[in-house]
Amino acid sequence: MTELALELIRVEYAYRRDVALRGVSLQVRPGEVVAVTGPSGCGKSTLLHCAAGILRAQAGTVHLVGQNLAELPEADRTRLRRTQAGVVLQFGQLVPDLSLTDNVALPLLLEGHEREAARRAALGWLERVGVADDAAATPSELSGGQNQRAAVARALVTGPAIVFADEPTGSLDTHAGEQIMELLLSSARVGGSALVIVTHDNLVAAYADREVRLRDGVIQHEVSLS
Ligand SMILES: Nc1ncnc2c1ncn2[C@@H]1O[C@H](COP(=O)(O)OP(=O)(O)OP(=O)(O)O)[C@@H](O)[C@H]1O
Repeated sequence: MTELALELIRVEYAYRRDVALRGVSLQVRPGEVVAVTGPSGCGKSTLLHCAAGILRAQAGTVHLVGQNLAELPEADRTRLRRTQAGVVLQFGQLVPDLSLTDNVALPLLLEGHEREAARRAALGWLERVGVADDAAATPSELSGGQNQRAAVARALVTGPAIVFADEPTGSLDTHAGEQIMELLLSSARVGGSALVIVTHDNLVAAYADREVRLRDGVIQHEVSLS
């Protein structure tokens, strides 16, 4: 049986008194594109952050490429996240003082890749996402769309098993948003990465193989779209 890219089993999470997830179970197959939708405050971002290991599930289990996050020592968990999970957030979250090349090279450098090789790989990805001409610029010199393109490159440069995107088009106009979605999907497909996208946007959800709709911290229903 092929290993799942992601498996959540009865995951729970609360912020003090605010219960965000009340036992969420979800499986994502390799290469699958899943949209997580639902009203504001239903727990979408919390789900994504628990799945990506940014937040630690308070109950239940998260398996990333077959590995139980809670059972890994901190260093191994960090390494697994860095190599197997790419993350794209609403505003790029690039390092402000670094060029696009260095931003995209960073995950490879942190993994111990040699600097020139990391920069070459980063440039290759910047070309693929259409911002190679801006490789030497820093994020503040560029538009939101250009930054999101670089964020997509940074998420995919390690060849992760899964990419987590939280409202990746939320800060962009419709046209730039569509371009980023096309790019995320095609880039994930090239590398065989699964994709989990949190979105409010029905158009974005329409790109997915499956829609998982949350309500009040539980999965209300799932719809297969492919
Ligand atoms: N840092 C935090 N501190 C306290 N409560 C929080 C925090 N982050 C989220 N919450 C609460 O947890 C619940 C789920 O929030 P979450 O951001 O996961 O939902 P969401 O569906 O992503 O919302 P949105 O679509 O508005 O981004 C909400 O009730 C929210 O108020």
